[in-house]
Amino acid sequence: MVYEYLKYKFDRDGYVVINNFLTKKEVEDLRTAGEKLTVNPPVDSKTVFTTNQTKREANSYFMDSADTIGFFYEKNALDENKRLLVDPTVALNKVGHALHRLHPVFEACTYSEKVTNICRALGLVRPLVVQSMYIYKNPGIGGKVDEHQDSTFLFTEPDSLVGFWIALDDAKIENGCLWIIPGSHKTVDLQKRFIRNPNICAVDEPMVFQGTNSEYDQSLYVPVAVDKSSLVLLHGRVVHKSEKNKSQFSRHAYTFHVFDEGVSQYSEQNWLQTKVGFKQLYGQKSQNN
Ligand SMILES: O=C(O)CCC(=O)C(=O)O
Ligand SMILES: [Fe+2]
Repeated sequence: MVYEYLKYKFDRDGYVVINNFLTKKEVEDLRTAGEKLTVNPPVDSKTVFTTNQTKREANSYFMDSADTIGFFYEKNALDENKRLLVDPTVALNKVGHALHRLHPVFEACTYSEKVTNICRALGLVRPLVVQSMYIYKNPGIGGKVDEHQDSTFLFTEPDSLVGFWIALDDAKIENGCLWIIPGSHKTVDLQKRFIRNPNICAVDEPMVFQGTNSEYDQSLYVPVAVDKSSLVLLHGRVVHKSEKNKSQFSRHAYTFHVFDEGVSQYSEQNWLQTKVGFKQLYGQKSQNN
């Protein structure tokens, strides 16, 4: 794809698909690394991924995962005693959020020339990577992702968030591909923020949603069915979701988010805060930062 066209489409639709972004070997390396992560995850990791979760232990595990590799299970994968109800290879919902810093295979992909070229094509001045996730959405058990805007979780002022979503399997309607409302980054303001609770006494609720739940016209969604190795770029405000994987085919993906520190600031209120700093893809640190 011609890179000027890429920026044009991204600005117009709030997302853009780049087919064949990775080579077959690069996809295989990422997928193999993702599969290896399912072998013997640490025992303290048995927390089910849900952003409504209030349990203290799970909350701190989730918050700490900004700087670690955390393991999050599917809702139906564990019983109340945290015993696995399914095969470990299909039990995880996702792994995150510092794969790009702590795992060589994901680091190589994230800090690659291919990614740098995309950031330059989008005109990013000083892109920093804030988080990364391996998303499994395994057959039969992979849950749905409710509709949302990514800037809800990773707010910058002004909004400069870009999501990189790389398909490691063919992602089709049957196995829970992304659904996006084209142009919604322009027509919908940021509806909600997911932040650290300003009330620090609320120890059982260290993270809270601020804002309203919006009703979106469901007929505006388009399925973004892509082949494996495709990259989907997502604007921080574009509304998207994915359905449960009811098929027998897995739908693995590697995803990470960048923002442009050259033109914006990462909010200190965001749930995700790093203790070690975000690593840039390129660019000079400006005097103001
Ligand atoms: O993989 C999915 O189903 C959703 C991922 C997502 O929302 C994201 O990467 O921003
Ligand atoms: Fe998202």
